[in-house]
Amino acid sequence: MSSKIRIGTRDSELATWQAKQVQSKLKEFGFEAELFFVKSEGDLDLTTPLTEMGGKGVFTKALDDALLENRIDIAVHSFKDLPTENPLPLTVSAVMEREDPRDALVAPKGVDFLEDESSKAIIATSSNRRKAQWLHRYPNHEITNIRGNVNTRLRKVNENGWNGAIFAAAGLKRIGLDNNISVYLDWMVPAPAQGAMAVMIREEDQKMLEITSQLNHKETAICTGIERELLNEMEAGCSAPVGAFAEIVDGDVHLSAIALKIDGSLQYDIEVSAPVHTAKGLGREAGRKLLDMGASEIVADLRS
Ligand SMILES: NCc1[nH]cc(CCC(=O)O)c1CC(=O)O
Repeated sequence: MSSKIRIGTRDSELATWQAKQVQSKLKEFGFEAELFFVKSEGDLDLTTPLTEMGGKGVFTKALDDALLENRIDIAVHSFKDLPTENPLPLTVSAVMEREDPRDALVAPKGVDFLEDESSKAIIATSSNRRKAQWLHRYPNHEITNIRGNVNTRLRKVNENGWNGAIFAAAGLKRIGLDNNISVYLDWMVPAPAQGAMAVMIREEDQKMLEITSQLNHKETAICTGIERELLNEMEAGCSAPVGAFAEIVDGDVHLSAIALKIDGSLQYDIEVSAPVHTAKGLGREAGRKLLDMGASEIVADLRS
């Protein structure tokens, strides 16, 4: 390569960290890259709840456009923010090794309220998946919306007097803010592909395909692929109250998934496994089963 590879990223601290991670991995393989910052609709409008913004692709469109218009060669995304259907001539050429997939609670005033059955705590999140799972476990609590990047949300939870806010542990860890975590929510099923980063390129760009496929982390790609299959099978977008997490243990893929009514009053869950070499389709199968169990009504509810 004569010129530097152009990496496009959103300009939040987390997105920048992630893009730099790709930049330094590329360097290990002998390729120089530079960062280009692209603003997205999701970043500019911080007042509209995400669930009302047309959901799909609010964070990805600006980077998609930059790729399609050949202003950048690579876009780095949090994989969980990418819609499972992509009609554009763009493709994910690598999935980077997954960081901690868990959700975590930041509770500035402490976590004693979690023990008190009758507490009317206020928890901030704008994720339907987090809201539904939280209310299922803590029906007395109230959920309030919170928008903004990780730094903004941390500031808001410290200023607003809420009992807590829910974050992806990965996001906080990456930018060195995980000291704010009060408790890891091991019981909560994460979003499909949470904690993983995706490298996106133009489909026809053979050169970038060759270069970036070296960054692919096979186990992460397999697991997140299965989680996203499930989301796709359920025809649920990233704003759906659906969680899925797959991991490989001793050669087997284990998938846990959950679908809930947004108010937490109803929950369907499933656990399935298969040997890694036959695991393709496991997510689809589990998604289908969840729909058959009754989750189809929840998803249909959301689409109408
Ligand atoms: N929806 C925003 C978003 N997209 C990716 C992350 C964190 C990093 C990750 O999950 O990979 C976050 C923040 C959060 O959920 O708290």
